[in-house]
Amino acid sequence: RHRVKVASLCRRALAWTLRLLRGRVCVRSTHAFVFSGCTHGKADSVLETFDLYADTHPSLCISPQTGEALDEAVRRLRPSRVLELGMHCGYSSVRMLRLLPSAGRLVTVELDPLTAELGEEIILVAGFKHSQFQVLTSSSAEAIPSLHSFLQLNQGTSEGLNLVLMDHDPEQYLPDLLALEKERLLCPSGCAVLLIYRNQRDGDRREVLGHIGARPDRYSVKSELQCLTEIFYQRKSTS
Ligand SMILES: C[S@@+](CC[C@H](N)C(=O)[O-])C[C@H]1O[C@@H](n2cnc3c(N)ncnc32)[C@H](O)[C@@H]1O
Repeated sequence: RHRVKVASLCRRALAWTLRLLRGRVCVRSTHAFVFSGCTHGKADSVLETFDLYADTHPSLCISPQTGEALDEAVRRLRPSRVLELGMHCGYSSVRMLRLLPSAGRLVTVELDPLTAELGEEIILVAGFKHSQFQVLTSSSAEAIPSLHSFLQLNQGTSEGLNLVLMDHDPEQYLPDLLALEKERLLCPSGCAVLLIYRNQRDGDRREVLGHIGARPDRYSVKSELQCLTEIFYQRKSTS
């Protein structure tokens, strides 16, 4: 048992050293590695290849552990309309798409045009079709007011987003949550908002939790893991 533990520690130290030596996150290199290393059409193979890449290179994708917590939420919620803010190379998009019900649809937003283009290609490589997802190349602040048309939602109806994943810029989480609420994009009968926190300032998380705490009629905190906070939104009256 001792030998297994030491071997695992050595592997982690090696991966950490390689990541340090290789420097900054490179979208082109992530895309090339996944595109050429995965089995096309197989979402799980795409995810495994991303994980393999992240073992030895700097990566912005969520970790496999956070991915499992995300899987659990998607399985539990079975959302039909999902919004992702911060697509990057498509890892978390593929993770969610593979678990959506057949009528489920994902809109994912990415600020950087090259990243959006390469990430979209990876989602297609994983076997998903444009009828299942849409990539919007813009900032979250610009994308949110346009979402009604992309999600084919009618203002004032009981429809809306069932799941929102925010993994873009923690300083934007609160303004974007307020904008989603103002635009009445969150499903009034219930919407989970998942917030990814890496090692950023704790102030961003406190700011969101402060807002949630002041609105117990609409929001509750479902769980707070190290990297993932799950908030639940529900609007009792339609006023
Ligand atoms: C941490 S990465 C997302 C990782 C992704 N969720 C995954 O696990 O594969 C953050 C991404 O958000 C994008 N981004 C940053 N600020 C943004 C904003 N205001 N609106 C939209 N995208 C943004 C960045 O370009 C980057 O690709």
